[in-house]
Amino acid sequence: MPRPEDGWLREPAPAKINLALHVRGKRDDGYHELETLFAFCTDGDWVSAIVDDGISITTVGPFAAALKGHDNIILKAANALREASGHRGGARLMLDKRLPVASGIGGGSADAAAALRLLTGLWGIDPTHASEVAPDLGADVPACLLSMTSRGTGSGTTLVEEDAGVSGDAVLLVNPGQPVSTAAVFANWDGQDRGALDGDWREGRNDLEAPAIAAVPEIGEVLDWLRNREGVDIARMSGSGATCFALFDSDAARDTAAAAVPDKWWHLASNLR
Ligand SMILES: C[C@](O)(CO)[C@H](O)COP(=O)(O)OP(=O)(O)OC[C@H]1O[C@@H](n2ccc(N)nc2=O)[C@H](O)[C@@H]1O
Ligand SMILES: Nc1ncnc2c1ncn2[C@@H]1O[C@H](COP(=O)(O)OP(=O)(O)OP(=O)(O)O)[C@@H](O)[C@H]1O
Repeated sequence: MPRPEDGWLREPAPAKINLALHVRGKRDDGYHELETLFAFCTDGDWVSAIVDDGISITTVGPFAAALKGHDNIILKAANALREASGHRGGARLMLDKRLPVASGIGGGSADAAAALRLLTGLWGIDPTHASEVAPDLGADVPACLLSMTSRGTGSGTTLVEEDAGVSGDAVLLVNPGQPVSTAAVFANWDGQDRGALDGDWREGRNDLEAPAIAAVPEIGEVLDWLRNREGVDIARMSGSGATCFALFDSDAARDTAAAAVPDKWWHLASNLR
């Protein structure tokens, strides 16, 4: 494993959840207008880097195999940052992939954002370059760059920090183990604008729940299971799924629920930042 004494820097890539996600309409460019409240967990992937001549990546961890044969978004992020900043050096990167891939908790976006923060420090470049390249890497990347509770509008890339009153809350993430394509879920949204995200976010919705459940019915089972746990405040799907989250009234209630998650489902017991 990379060690600081050997010159490696290490950066967390916190899991993202959408406390609420309202889809307001489809734009001419194919993207959708959203209103969402982003929150972040205290756990996620980890990205490490050390100065090198070129740019390269090695992936380890429980979900490393799921990325085999795919271009890692971290390389795209590193190349975009080098190009935007005019920096000439490179980096050897390492990703510890702990979050399931294509699961609605922004894994790839969080990794790209962590790489941008890490390389900004490693290369000693102006941090504005990271903000400049983030939106083109993915709609969730600017929010992940911030990794603070925030309201997203537009395609999700216009951000304002907001205290949602959930910092420190106990959270349990549960995923039924089927990857979900974000583009496919948006494509199956029914086109009905169900209204703005204002007032208490708990009264809001995730408008992508219905199209995601249509593709992966087991998401409905995960939500029912979470809602029936002791001490649950709210349970909802995150992003385009299939991961669902529940907030609990105590860490102990979350831990009891976590211990009972069926083996066939992935889970992560965490807290909100
Ligand atoms: C569902 C969310 O995770 C909620 O935070 C995001 O909106 C999606 O973020 P992301 O995975 O970073 O999305 P991108 O990689 O930019 O886009 C993947 C695909 O999702 C669809 N997409 C994404 C964002 C958006 N506002 N409208 C869309 O229609 C587009 O078909 C796009 O091709
Ligand atoms: N480092 C990475 N981690 C995860 N996926 C990656 C990575 N690099 C490239 N990808 C590709 O990106 C796709 C989307 O994966 P990701 O985990 O970001 O989706 P997601 O969790 O649904 O994100 P979001 O919540 O932002 O929609 C995957 O199909 C995967 O092949």
